[in-house]
Amino acid sequence: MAREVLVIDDEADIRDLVAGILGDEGYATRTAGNADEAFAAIDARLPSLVILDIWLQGSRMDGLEILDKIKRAHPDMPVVMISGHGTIETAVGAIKRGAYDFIEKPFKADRLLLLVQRAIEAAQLKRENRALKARSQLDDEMVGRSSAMNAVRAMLEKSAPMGSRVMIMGPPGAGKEVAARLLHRMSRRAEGPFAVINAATMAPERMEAELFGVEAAASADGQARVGLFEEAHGGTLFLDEVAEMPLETQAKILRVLVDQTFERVGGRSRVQVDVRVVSASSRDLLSEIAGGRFREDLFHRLSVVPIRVPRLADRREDIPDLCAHFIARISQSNGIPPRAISNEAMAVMQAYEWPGNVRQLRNVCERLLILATDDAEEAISADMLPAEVGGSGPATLRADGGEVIMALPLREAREAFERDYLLAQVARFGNNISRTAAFIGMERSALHRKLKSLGIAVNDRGQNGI
Ligand SMILES: Nc1ncnc2c1ncn2[C@@H]1O[C@H](COP(=O)(O)OP(=O)(O)OP(=O)(O)O)[C@@H](O)[C@H]1O
Repeated sequence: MAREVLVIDDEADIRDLVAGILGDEGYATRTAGNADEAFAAIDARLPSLVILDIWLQGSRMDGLEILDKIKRAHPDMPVVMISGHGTIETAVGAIKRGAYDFIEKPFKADRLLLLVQRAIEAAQLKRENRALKARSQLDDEMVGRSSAMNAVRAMLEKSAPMGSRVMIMGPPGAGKEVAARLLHRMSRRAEGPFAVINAATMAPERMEAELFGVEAAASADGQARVGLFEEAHGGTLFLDEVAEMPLETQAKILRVLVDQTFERVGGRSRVQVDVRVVSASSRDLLSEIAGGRFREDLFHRLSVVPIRVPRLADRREDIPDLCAHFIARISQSNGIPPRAISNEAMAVMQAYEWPGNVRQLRNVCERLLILATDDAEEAISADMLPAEVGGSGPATLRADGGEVIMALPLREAREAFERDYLLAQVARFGNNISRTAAFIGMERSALHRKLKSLGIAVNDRGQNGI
């Protein structure tokens, strides 16, 4: 979150002094002189931290009462108390009631800055910890050096610093969220939060509360809830499977994008935020628009920069790197020894279609590593692969495909075999004829002739020496 501090003190001198010290260090600040001003400021937008005086003259609530109310509505908000003479005991009591720490008047600027920095860091760590737990399945690295993935990376690099809205399209499990996280990390908002909402897994009736938050008065348990738009202030909000959003929610999101403000559920005042919205969809949004299920105006707002993450079957050259990456991660986090994958097993994996894309590959790696009980020194062989992967090769290459071959005369059987074999090899090397030729032991030009004679058309990616 952008580091913003709310200073609540009845003395204007102290407010200005604290705000000045923090402002010099690059913090944004707002000030309030009493309880009403304080809550109005918190309602307008949640700050990163509150500095709160214990004695507040002329306020309908004192510092401790304000602390209690803040902590009830926003348990994670760090609050630093300011105590004067004779209020140290009260300040210690405030810590028991949830304050982060206190600072005694008169205070030194250094101590104030240190406390503020630590309190914000601690709150951020808490948030990150929770987010980490929630997504232990995800990792942030975007692996893959195929030309298709290099093109995706180049687009992300180019658009990251611009702050423009990006729409990431691609089939399920292809790595759209990984791409969105990389975009955030490369952007100027990298220090800010990355909030995610997945419209496919969320009940439509909960969507608005989740996105915009709920005022205490409108929530079932009387507690205000901060929405993701507010949580993502100063950072990025990732709208995953955006096509699944109900049309009413789409209309509300459009309004936020137009005026950068919104209303919480049950609220009347508008909350102002600075959020970069990145969205993703595995559906074809143009046909969703044609079918009246997705707003065209929202599409144009969200898709300023469209980026397509290709399916794994279109970048099979990435499979060895991805496997090595997953095996290293999975063995590390489960405390099991890593294993190599034999050439033969890798060839089968590279010939497979991977309908579940990278997510499915990751699951297969996990299964291979956890279920393989044999000698860890031994490479994973093709017969250890799950049936759906191992049994999917070209029919003529499978043991059970033998019957088809056996019904053919030798010349046709050989052709059928050659076609299947070469199709699988060419796909495996990402349509790179030079690398395919080197692997199968043929001259490049001879392989070209062979493919032509078998009627296989290949868009050779290796012609430019790639
Ligand atoms: N290029 C990659 N490098 C490393 N891991 C990846 C890559 N692409 C995807 N993954 C991993 O595969 C899994 C699925 O990726 P991710 O959630 O980004 O896909 P998605 O396209 O957003 O899926 P969905 O459409 O289902 O939301 C995650 O565990 C992710 O870490």
